[in-house]
Amino acid sequence: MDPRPFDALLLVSFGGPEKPDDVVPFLENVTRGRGIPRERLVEVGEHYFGFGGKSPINDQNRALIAAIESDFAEHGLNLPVYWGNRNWDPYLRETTEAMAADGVRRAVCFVTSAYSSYSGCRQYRENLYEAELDLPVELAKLRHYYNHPGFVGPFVEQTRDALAAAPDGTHVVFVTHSIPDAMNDASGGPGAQAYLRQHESVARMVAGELGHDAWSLAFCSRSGAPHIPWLEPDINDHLEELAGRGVRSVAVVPIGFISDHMEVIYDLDTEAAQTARDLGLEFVRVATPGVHPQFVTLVRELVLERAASERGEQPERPALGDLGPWPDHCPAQCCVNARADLPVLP
Ligand SMILES: CC1=C(CCC(=O)O)c2cc3nc(cc4[nH]c(cc5[nH]c(cc1n2)c(C)c5CCC(=O)O)c(CCC(=O)O)c4C)C(CCC(=O)O)=C3C
Ligand SMILES: [Fe+2]
Repeated sequence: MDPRPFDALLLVSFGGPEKPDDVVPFLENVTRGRGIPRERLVEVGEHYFGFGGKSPINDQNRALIAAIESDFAEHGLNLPVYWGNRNWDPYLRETTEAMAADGVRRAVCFVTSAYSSYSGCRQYRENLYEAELDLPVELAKLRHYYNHPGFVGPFVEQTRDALAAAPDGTHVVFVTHSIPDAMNDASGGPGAQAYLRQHESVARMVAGELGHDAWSLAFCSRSGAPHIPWLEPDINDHLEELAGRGVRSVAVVPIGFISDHMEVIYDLDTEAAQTARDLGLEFVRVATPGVHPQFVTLVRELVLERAASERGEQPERPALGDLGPWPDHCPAQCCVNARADLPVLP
């Protein structure tokens, strides 16, 4: 259990409002310079107000940190855990300042986003670059883990359980966050479409592991201007199409999310579930990894893998499916958006 050269783990996440007064300033933080139509912001604000003005994401991160701390303690891994967000308190920069004051010099970063995209990867690398600027703390971002056994395993287990309780002929719909087509094209490098390929790979792995042939991939949470193409089909349109084909029951597997974010509890559990009811479809939503022991173990394994790698050793790099392990450092043009000139953490 040698974490050297690291002396801390930093959990990096999106952040979310804690109370009604936080909702609008939070949305302003998220959408600063991102060209989201006002109507969409009002609509998304309503989703948060509908849940008491509180996002579930912060409590989920607190629970994950508590589980990681117990797991580290149980395994004799002596590494303090810090937490910083892109869009809400505790803000990343305030956390790295506190880390510097505590004497932390080299921290490994676990980002709560498993796949490659500007939103889930490069934007965090921009944030991490700013977070360490002019501080004596060096940050290292862990590789993407969408194909790590500790991420795929919980989905396999929970989908198996859901199908065991569901009627014969249940169709499995894997779901992730929609992103603009252009963002998908750029993910992993120009034209690489890593975001889509990675999700297809995970969906194939889970379905293959269960020997379940009736499955598809759909998308939720589209925003942006209507004339800009985003990944489709939308989950609601897709449910309608499935019902039209005679499907009577669906199991929705949110492979794009590590925990039950607002996108899951609103866009899937509220909106898509209602669509399914309207269509007479039986609907079950499969759990996200959350604090599943396999997922908590993944964090420890990735930390130790990267530490070994930084020490010049050749650690094993577990990766399921056919895409192989993502490298410790993204390729140069990985996930660029319109602002390719912004500096990023290597
Ligand atoms: C790929 C992806 C992930 C997964 C990777 C990751 O986990 O990071 C993710 C996560 C999240 N997104 C979240 C919330 C929001 N995302 C928005 C907007 C957008 N997301 C996008 C993509 C993604 N988003 C995109 C392309 C936009 C359009 C604007 C832009 O190009 O940047 C908006 C603005 C309103 C709207 O447009 O919907 C909100 C409020 C929350 C918090 C949820 C909670 O509170 O539980 C989380 C975890
Ligand atoms: Fe988002």
